[in-house]
Amino acid sequence: MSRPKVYVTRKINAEALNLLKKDCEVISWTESSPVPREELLKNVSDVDALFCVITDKIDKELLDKAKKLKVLSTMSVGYDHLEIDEIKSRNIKVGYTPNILTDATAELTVALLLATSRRLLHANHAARTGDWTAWAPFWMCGQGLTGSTVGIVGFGRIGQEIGKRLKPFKVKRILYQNRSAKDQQAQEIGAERVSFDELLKESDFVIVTIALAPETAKMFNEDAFRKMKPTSVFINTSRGDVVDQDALIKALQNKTIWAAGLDVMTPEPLPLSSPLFKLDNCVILPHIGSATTDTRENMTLLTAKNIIAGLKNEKMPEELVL
Ligand SMILES: O=C(O)C(=O)CO
Repeated sequence: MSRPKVYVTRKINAEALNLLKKDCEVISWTESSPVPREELLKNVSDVDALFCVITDKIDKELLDKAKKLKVLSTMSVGYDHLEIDEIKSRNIKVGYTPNILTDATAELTVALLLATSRRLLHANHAARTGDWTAWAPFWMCGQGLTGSTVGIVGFGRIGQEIGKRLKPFKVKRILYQNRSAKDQQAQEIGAERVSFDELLKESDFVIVTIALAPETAKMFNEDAFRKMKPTSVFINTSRGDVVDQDALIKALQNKTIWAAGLDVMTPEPLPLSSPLFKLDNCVILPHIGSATTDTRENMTLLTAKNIIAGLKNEKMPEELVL
């Protein structure tokens, strides 16, 4: 009997590739750069399963070509690059990688918050370029966490882990906004559920971990930034499209808010001509939330295991059920 065919859209580690090869015929894009769209469309026509990443748009055009596709497995927890309705209408099973990247992403969010609030990159640049002339009482001062109010928008696994990590920094209050109440988890962390408006008004640090969906797109707009404190720090490690980026640029230029730390933006990579790169009060990272070697290895392995189980009609380790 012929082995099922899998297309892998990126160069991945040998361990995950070999796992797939035990049961499947594997064809892979061999570069770390994204597979060109035309190449992807050409390759999906006869595959049973697809191993994809967040930069591969899985839409109607692709699905119409992938007539034999039974299993789709994304190496990500986010799935806004997948047209879920089109996928479900074709009865294609979907795997994803929640949980295993929670710690790495929470850790990076805290690192980005501290880098932004204590101006680490700006200060490092000053030290390297001769702007550091002498110690001065109010030079390079930032915003501290001690006694502050932290607001977390999206209190899922990642939001909760960020809350736990920030508690030892002696924050006074942790507020959260979430579609549903997370009473038990909130109690453990000492977090309070508040409205979006209250969170914006009260927080010294606003941290975004909410998933991108039609109802969350551009939820951080001019109105939202106007409600925030002029001393507030805005941190986004979810998806760039939850922010109206032009409104954020204005808020940073006009000092409506104090600073922003972004691991995600629109588009990615952010063009070098973006005004965000010209702002001293904005720290930009190239979408590295889950980027620890262990985490990324675990993500490729889980993506492969989802495919194997899905093709065998066994329970997938992490099926995306919507
Ligand atoms: O998993 C995701 O959704 C990412 O953004 C990359 O880890």
